Amino acid sequence: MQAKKTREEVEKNSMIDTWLKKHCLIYVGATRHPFILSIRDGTVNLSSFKTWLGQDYIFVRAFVSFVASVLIKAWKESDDSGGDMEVLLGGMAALNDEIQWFKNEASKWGVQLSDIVPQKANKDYCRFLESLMSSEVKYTVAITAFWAIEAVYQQSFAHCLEDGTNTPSDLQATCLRWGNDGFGQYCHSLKQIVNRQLAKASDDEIKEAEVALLDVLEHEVEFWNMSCGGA
Ligand SMILES: Cc1ncc(CNC=O)c(N)n1
Repeated sequence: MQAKKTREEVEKNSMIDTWLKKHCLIYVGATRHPFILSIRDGTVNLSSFKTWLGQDYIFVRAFVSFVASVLIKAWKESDDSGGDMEVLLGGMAALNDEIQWFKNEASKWGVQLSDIVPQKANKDYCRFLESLMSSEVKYTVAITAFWAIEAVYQQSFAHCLEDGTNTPSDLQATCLRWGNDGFGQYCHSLKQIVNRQLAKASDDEIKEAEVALLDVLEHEVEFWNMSCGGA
């Protein structure tokens, strides 16, 4: 017979879900932002969309470096029973496509990527990513942030693809990039890795991971706010 799990083990098993309930307001703020809702109801301002596109291209280039640093931590710190490296490598391969997609999309919308100057919210977010790249930061903390960054986009853009929405047809492809089922599956795999890591983490690491999750959610809200500003 399987040994009964202690209460502590049960809680750690679904740590992410516990945190999302606890921080529900900021999570909803990040995944149901007015910018996303405006795409969903078709009232999106095209200049806001172009601002988002140019700024996100810059962000994604920093994000690739961050993912590389998470991969290094996985190799050094995880026992990799869950195939973490394959999941992360799949994420990097998708980012390779994504960078090309941003270039194509930018030329379609007449956005000159070489002219884009990163705005404050973007610079702050990239600086936060850089802080997580330090070898001092544990794999558990970095992978928690990584999952949250991907999950916010997955949840946001999938919301624009639900039945009965009014998403403009020329923005469907953008929503599908992060809202498709494959990306949802990938986020689910990341979440399982995070929950597994948290289940064996020290109390200090767990606290740091929770703070990293909150930091990501705040940066995501600021990033959407910046796009809405439409500069
Ligand atoms: C600001 C931000 N957050 C999350 C993502 C999604 N990850 C990779 O594309 C993104 N592109 N931009």
